[in-house]
Amino acid sequence: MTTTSLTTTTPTSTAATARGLTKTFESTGRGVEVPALRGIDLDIPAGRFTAIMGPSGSGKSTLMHCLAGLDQPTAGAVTVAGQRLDGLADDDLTRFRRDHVGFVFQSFNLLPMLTAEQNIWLPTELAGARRPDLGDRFDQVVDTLGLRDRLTHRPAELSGGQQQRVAVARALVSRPAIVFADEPTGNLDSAASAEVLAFLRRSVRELGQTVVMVTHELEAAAYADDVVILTDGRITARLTEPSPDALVAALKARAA
Ligand SMILES: Nc1ncnc2c1ncn2[C@@H]1O[C@H](COP(=O)(O)OP(=O)(O)OP(=O)(O)O)[C@@H](O)[C@H]1O
Repeated sequence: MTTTSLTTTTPTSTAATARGLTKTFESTGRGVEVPALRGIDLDIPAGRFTAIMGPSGSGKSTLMHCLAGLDQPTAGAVTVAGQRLDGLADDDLTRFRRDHVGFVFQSFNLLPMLTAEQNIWLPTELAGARRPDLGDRFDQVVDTLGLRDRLTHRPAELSGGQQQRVAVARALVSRPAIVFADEPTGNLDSAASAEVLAFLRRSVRELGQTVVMVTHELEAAAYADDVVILTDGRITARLTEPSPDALVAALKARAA
């Protein structure tokens, strides 16, 4: 099977869109419906760093899971890299995620017996042979993330921030159309958080990557180009390169 990878993006193109995205959960046993997303329309610009913020329970994770094809919406449509996800069978969706989407989780999810380099290559190798063009990409990603002298270390020999940088490199190496990061600094101290966020931003600036990050933290959102604020399953603000004051004001406004 041939795989296509999206390499070139312009700031004006769109990596993912949601239209009328609605997700309602059935609360177990009680027949009560929990509306998690209530008609979200959203464009994720390519080549930019987007943060999704909002209070606990506002629908951030649900939105990310629907955008990433990890969960099915109740209604509405998601398009990623030009592909409508709602028409895809499970196998096709799995392949699509593998080829076009990268993930970074709060808990790093590295395999302890593998070196940093082996961890970075693992998803690509599981997906098939190393693609010949990925050698250069690997070097570029490793250098952008400052991991060159850590490649032979196992996760236990790395700091939390370094482990998360390995996880970011693993997400980036196959040139995904979009990388979803779910609270990527949730398990890091503030110095390591700043380091990982700066490298995520570099991956956007220098490698043209598109990154969407769910976060609770104002400090983390300050690294993003665009910030989307969710309240009760709706988008209540969308800010471009907000100042810290503008961000705080928008978060307060949604609470009023
Ligand atoms: N599997 C599920 N079954 C039932 N309700 C769910 C399920 N997953 C999420 N919900 C509900 O949907 C709403 C949105 O949840 P979601 O996890 O998306 O919010 P969040 O903003 O990511 O929260 P947090 O910041 O606490 O992680 C909440 O009311 C939550 O209780």
